[in-house]
Amino acid sequence: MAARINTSIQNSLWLLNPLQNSRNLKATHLRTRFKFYQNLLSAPSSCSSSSKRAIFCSSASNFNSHDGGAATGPFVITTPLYYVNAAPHMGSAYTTIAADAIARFQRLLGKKVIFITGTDEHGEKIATAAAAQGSGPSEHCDNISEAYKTLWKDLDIAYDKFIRTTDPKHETIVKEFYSNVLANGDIYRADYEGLYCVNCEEYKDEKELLADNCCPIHLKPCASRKEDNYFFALSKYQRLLEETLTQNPGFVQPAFRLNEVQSWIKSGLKDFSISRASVEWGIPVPNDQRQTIYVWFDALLGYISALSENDEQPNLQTAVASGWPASLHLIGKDILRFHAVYWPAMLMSAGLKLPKMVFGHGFLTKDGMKMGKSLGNTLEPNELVQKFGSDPVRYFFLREVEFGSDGDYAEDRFINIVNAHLANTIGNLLNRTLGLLKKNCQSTLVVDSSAAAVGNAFKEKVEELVAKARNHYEELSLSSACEAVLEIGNAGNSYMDERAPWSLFKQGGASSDAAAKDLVLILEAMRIIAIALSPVTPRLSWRIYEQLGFPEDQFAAATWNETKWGGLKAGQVMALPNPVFARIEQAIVNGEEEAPKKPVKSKKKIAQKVAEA
Ligand SMILES: Nc1ncnc2c1ncn2[C@@H]1O[C@H](COP(=O)(O)OP(=O)(O)OP(=O)(O)O)[C@@H](O)[C@H]1O
Repeated sequence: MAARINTSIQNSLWLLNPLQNSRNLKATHLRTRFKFYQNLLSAPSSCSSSSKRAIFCSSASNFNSHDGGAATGPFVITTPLYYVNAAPHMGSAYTTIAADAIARFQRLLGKKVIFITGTDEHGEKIATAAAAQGSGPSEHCDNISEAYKTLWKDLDIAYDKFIRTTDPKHETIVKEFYSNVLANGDIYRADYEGLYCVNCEEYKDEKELLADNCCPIHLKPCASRKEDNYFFALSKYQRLLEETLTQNPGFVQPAFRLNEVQSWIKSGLKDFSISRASVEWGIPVPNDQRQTIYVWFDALLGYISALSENDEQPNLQTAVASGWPASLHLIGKDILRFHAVYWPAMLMSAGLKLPKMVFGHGFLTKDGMKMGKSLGNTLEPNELVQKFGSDPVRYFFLREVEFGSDGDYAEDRFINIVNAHLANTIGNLLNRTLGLLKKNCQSTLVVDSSAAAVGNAFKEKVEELVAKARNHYEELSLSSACEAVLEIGNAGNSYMDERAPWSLFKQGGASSDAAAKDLVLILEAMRIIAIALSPVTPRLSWRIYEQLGFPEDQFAAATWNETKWGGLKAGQVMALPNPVFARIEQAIVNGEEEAPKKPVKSKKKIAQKVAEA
């Protein structure tokens, strides 16, 4: 059954908006409108002014200008607003961890960052899920939304705004936006008949369904539905969207997803229904209390309503002025169409700027299927964090799954990677260096790290790798960024093994002096690793910094500038060696042994030990 709009009801369009019939725009009108959008969506000042047709800058460098954000406004990054039909799972955590790492990196660059996350709380699926639990939708949303906040705390997610779509300020902004789109002649009323996937909250094209009209994502049959709804005139924006993507190919990332988006648009955009007559749990359509606003039309606006401050009278204009457009929407590829097609068209209709980039990452899979709440094949992030701690979880998924591609989880692999990289390459190197320093130099640096590095190729290697890491972070290649930082650890281990300072110390005299310098070089590399890996492993990074004798406020205030060689000074006293990262032992994982106590001693104890030494 093909989705069908009863165009005879088009007449109602004139009732809603007598100024124009929005569905029959002439090409000349479109051209005029395109010019209008070009002015509206003026390029930020960091873009080349020679490119008159640019609506926005389009590559990752788009939001990586080096002006501290002054010229381009804050760096606004968003995760999807997660649907509260069930508790969060590792898939939801994956996007949020990635967003947090990117946000932390941008903060290190000195930018003002607004990191937005939240929950999408309206719609049929939520009402059904609440009823199944025997609770009302409101109570259900409170509980699940709280579960998200708790998980983000446990995973050290430092978000700035958490928006719930049941927040009254959000409702006000959605209604205002709806009214603007209506006033622009892009909303009309019609009958709709089609196949609906409740789990996607979306009418599906018959072509994209599996046998028995099953949704390819949720593997559940779509239901045939007929409704009298309000429609958004998406088809009107076909050409504008095509031109926008041609001129700004970096708008959709990774690059290979652009083709997918372009082919959806090319295959012909259909107007979509933006209200539901049968769903009570939603924001009422302005001037028609019998219908509620379609959950996607509502939820996408959360990226803007999140920006409005709590103490003000919420309105679209002030929310937009607080940071719109977003620099980066980070999403899973399942909701790319909503973000790269529907959302830009909605924004164009309302006369608002487009986000600078939409990045659709791959899926965490289980047996080749997308892990998801509806399928129930999820991995529990709470359990992983409890067993292993937040840094290993953050590191593993960002390091192991190439950002943009799909990835599977296996516990063996998790343990091997985390042990090899964080415990051995990084933790062990720090520990044995501090051990040698304690034994031979009373835990005190004999020389500045800049002086120790004169004429030494090791420093150049570290500088080269840290520059690489920065580029990878900027390009959102998070796995490669981790790899580059880990390479510094590998280089440090090789240097240590080549130089064998333990035997140089035994030789005494000049050899012993050289060995003391070698330790400074390695510790300086460790300091750089700590900063460069802090977007991914903030706790581990702080423990390293602490072992290097720095106070917490200095770590908290560190910027990417601190990855420059030369931070360690002669006379600085290091803490006593104490593993910063405990190896994960299989026996502990299996519950056969008691887990080791936390590896870090209190600062007071460390200071005491240093004094004793
Ligand atoms: N398996 C997954 N891998 C990676 N990201 C995921 C995964 N599942 C969910 N996400 C993240 O959550 C977003 C979808 O949020 P949603 O709340 O709809 O979760 P869901 O588990 O996919 O729900 P459902 O199974 O009901 O469709 C994705 O766009 C992505 O950002």
